[in-house]
Amino acid sequence: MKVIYLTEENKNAVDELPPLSLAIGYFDGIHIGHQKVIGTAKEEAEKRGLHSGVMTFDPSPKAVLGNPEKVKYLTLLHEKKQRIQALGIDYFIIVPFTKEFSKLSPEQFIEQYIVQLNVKHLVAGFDYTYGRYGKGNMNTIKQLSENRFSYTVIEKMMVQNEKISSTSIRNLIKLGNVDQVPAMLGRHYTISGTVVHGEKRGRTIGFPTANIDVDHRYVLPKDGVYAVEVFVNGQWIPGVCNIGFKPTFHNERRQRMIEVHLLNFQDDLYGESVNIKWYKRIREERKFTSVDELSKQITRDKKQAMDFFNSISSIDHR
Ligand SMILES: Cc1cc2nc3c(=O)[nH]c(=O)nc-3n(C[C@H](O)[C@H](O)[C@H](O)COP(=O)(O)O)c2cc1C
Ligand SMILES: Nc1ncnc2c1ncn2[C@@H]1O[C@H](COP(=O)(O)OP(=O)(O)OP(=O)(O)O)[C@@H](O)[C@H]1O
Repeated sequence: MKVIYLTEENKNAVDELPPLSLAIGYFDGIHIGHQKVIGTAKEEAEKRGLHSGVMTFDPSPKAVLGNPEKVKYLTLLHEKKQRIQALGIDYFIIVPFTKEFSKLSPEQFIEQYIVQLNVKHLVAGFDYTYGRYGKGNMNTIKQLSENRFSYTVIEKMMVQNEKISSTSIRNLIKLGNVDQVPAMLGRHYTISGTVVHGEKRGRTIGFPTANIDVDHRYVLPKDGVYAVEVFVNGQWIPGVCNIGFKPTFHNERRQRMIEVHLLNFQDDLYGESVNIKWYKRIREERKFTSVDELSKQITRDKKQAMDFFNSISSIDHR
């Protein structure tokens, strides 16, 4: 897959782009709805003898037009790229999203970013909007295309009467309902991070934990205890995870930590890059009156996680 970061400088130099069937959108998460939009662009490319492409924006329009600190993501740009590549797309075009860019009229956007980039077929969802104030939509595309390109509008994909959307998936995660995510995302929510040194208390209370530092831009599950899997040394290992502030040990909220106690695993993991896959919420994080009470509870958490993993006969590792 060819990746093109479309800066102002190189924009005019991309006239070597072949005729494209292009899917367009922000595509955070590459959920089931996004997969339909991107898959259709690929199918249309094959039918029409075109190359397939996906156009996205970076940073996110919400971060540029709103408060960037408040915007959280399901996938960072490099993960989005990997997932789009895995869908067999030929060209991944990243348009830098700036305040200036957001002021283009729908006509200017179509002219400069669709027609001039040699797009011959455009694919977007029923609710896709473009141009200043999002004034351009898929109803006005016919008139703006002036027969210079054809297009497909993907109808609304729903799960249990709700539109599949990145926002809904982020909300499920924030509520801790990580087990409901696969119905919309098409896989369990997974984030990547690095194992860092903790306060070294874990081993003294009988449960060594890997403290995992993750990018602050990820949306994180609500504080609490979860059944997770961690990808380490080429395999997925089941574990039980606490995300939160460890109120049993700290009075003030210092820093939110993600800690995983891996089931049946002893190796030293410091410095390792790992992925965490969120399966199921077990309970809220609590302040215990003694370390002994906490240890007893972690023993029960561990049992619950083990039972959970034993109950799912074949774990789907997508
Ligand atoms: C499965 C699990 C559940 C946990 N639940 C809580 C909890 O409810 N409250 C709490 O204060 N700490 C909880 N912890 C965090 C422990 O306090 C923590 O692992 C221990 O203090 C070690 O921290 P360290 O690795 O930073 O030294 C939990 C840890 C694990 C692995
Ligand atoms: N459920 C869906 N059904 C059909 N098309 C969709 C669906 N969700 C997104 N799309 C389309 O996929 C492309 C990318 O959309 P976008 O990134 O805005 O997704 P979204 O999930 O709706 O995001 P958000 O929740 O942030 O609004 C757009 O063309 C959009 O119309």
